[in-house]
Amino acid sequence: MVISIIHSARFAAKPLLGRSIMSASASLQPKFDKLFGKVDELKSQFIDILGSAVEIPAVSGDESLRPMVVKKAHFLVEQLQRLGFSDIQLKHLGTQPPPVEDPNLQLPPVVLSRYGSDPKKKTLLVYGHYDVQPAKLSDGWETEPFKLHVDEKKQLMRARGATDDTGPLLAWLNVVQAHREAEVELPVNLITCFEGMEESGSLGLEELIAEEAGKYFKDVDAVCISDNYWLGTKKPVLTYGLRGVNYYKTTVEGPAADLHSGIFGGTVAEPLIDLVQVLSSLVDSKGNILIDGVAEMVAPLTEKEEKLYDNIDFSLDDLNEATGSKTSLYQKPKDILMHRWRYPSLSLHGVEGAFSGAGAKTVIPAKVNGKFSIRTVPDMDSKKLDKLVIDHCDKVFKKLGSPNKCTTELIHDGAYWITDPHSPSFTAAAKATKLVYGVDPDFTREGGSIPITVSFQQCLNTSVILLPVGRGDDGAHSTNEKLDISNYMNGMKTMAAYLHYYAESG
Ligand SMILES: NCC(=O)N[C@@H](Cc1c[nH]cn1)C(=O)O
Ligand SMILES: [Zn+2]
Ligand SMILES: [Zn+2]
Repeated sequence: MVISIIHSARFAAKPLLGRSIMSASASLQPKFDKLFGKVDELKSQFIDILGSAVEIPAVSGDESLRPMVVKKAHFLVEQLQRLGFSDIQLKHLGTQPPPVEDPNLQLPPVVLSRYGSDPKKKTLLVYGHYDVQPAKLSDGWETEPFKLHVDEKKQLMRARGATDDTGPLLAWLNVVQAHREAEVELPVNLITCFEGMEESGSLGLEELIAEEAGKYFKDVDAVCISDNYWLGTKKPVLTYGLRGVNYYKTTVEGPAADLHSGIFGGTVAEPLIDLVQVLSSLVDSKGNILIDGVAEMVAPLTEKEEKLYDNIDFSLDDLNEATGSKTSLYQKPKDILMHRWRYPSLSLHGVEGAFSGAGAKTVIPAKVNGKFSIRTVPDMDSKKLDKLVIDHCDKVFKKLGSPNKCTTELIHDGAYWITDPHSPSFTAAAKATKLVYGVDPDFTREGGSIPITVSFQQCLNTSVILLPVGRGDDGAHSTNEKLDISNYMNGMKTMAAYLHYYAESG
């Protein structure tokens, strides 16, 4: 079912506030003066709107919170209506495919909308995701994760979703608000595509993009995604590559119910003991993936590619600062970056069904699910990787000679992506970054994944750029996720300038 809402309310004009930007091209400078002044003027409103958004615990990976994900989609619809977007549609994607607890679980809707449809203007699609990773105060957060905490001293905003990706998503809407209130015409037609399943594999979105390629997305000239981060804490970057991700679940089950370890310990085959053996056979403590055939799929490093790592502003200290530790497996910045960007990695995420609370419960869990993922890189084939992983787990388990049952399955996957950073969109974003931050951005790849990036590029036959807002130490997916207020504000100014430079480009 598709809900369509059309709204055309306009804001009253407010007094203009300008500041001089000497390096902007002559015709754009007055517009940037007005826009940047307006962004500064609306600062507290922009912080408040982020506060309202992060209060909705839109955790896509938690089935019980699916109504909250849907609530956040409706929150966005209200914001889009408030800002005068048109053709607002909630696209429903149907039932979530297995593995899933509730076979009738509905996927959260994709929020589509337009701002302007002038055939003389270029059309830019901005993508963001409104779902978030799970977060609990007891994980080690200093403040409630679903309540925005503004730290005046550190000038940052802490909450789940602050940087990934609620803050950057709202920044696009704020940019439209700034244009409206500064009475500066938006130089491009804007289309929004906001999804609620990014943190869970973007299920259903690829099909929607393919379906809408010749319809809602017909006129899209370029796609811009603000869902990644600077490498460090000081220098802005533009990103032209991502790793992919294949996420797996290995289930070991045996006894019909959890057992008392005093009564049954030593007499039954314990699922968790088997699972630990299987998981520990996947990767060693140096990060080497131990699955036969994986290393052979990785594209060899060329001299040309190696040179790209030479001038990136990144140090071991940046990594240590971001992790709050000295646990790096590599000392040279180049090795760190290569293992983040161009080599695969395998991470163990957790065990569902195992005892993990406080105290000393003496249980033998009856059924446990080990969760792990592999970040994929050129030229790894996702399906071939699945077979290697599943065969490996089956082989290791068989060797244990256990009477338990072990199955490994893919939960979701998303492709890696790499593009040429010389499109007009990258040039416009580089100019905008230089204007706002006064430095040329570094061109980077990213170790994380945004599964839908490749689908946009292929289905819409357009260039895609990643224009990050937050910093490398924002703690995305971690405890105490934050977004520096300066990044939020300068991020909006960069987005605004990017729209104007992109509109002017050939
Ligand atoms: N900001 C992008 C991001 O965090 N992407 C996720 C995507 C994902 C895939 N499976 C679970 N999450 C990432 O982990 O890279
Ligand atoms: Zn994200
Ligand atoms: Zn994320």
